[in-house]
Amino acid sequence: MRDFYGTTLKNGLMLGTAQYPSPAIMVEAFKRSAACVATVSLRRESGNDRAGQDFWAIIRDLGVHVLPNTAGCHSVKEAVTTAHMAREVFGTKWIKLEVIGEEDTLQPDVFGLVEAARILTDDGFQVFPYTTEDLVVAGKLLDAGCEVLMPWGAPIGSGLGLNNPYGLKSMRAHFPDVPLVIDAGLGLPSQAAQAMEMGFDAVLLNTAVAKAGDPAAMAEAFAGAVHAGHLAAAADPMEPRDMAAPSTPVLGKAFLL
Ligand SMILES: CC(=O)[C@@H](O)[C@H](O)COP(=O)(O)O
Repeated sequence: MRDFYGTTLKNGLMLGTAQYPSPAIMVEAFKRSAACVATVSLRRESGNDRAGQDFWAIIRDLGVHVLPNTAGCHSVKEAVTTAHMAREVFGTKWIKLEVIGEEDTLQPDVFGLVEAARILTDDGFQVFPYTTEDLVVAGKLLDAGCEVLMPWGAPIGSGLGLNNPYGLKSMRAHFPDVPLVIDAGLGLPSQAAQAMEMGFDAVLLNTAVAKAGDPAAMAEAFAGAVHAGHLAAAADPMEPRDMAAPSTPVLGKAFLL
């Protein structure tokens, strides 16, 4: 597994913590999947009341790396303020940076994203930016100090999978040494396997697990798919070809004369 700001993760599955039918089911999903990163939104979970405090205690007890996020932030200011709160609450420099630019697609505002990333990295944060597959934006995020990139698979909550495999493959090829995480839009384990087969280092998802009929079973299914995709990528997959090629050797075959 690749290093994420100096931390080597034991697998490539990162799970969100929102929308589960109950906290107990969320905990079970983490257990059965052995996901090693939990992303948590400070804006959705209020820390001022008892329920918020209890929720954060549950997250801490998961025993996984906590990746606070700025989900729901629409401006640089909001995102930066939320990141500071997150650092205080969770005592981590990690922040999944979301600056949402458009309501229908929840597409990132990439201009605000780069600006916020620069402010936060200058301030000692280790930023995981939720971005698109745009290579120019990716380069600017790296220039701003990001050492990890999180391109979207598809719009958040859509479950559409990898909308632009060509663009994502280009991104992988363009930045071979940068840890890349597919973030958002996955609906099925096969899509997570596809991402890992393409050489991505991890996937982050929430809705597909939390909204499944059996979230814990779905989390386990995603874990299996991530593992299979990772193994496949490391096993140097064959190149697809246009023409048939017999897979059964003809040498030694009996011929009738
Ligand atoms: C939880 C979180 O951080 C989301 O913003 C994330 O991008 C997951 O998206 P899905 O819910 O589509 O998996």
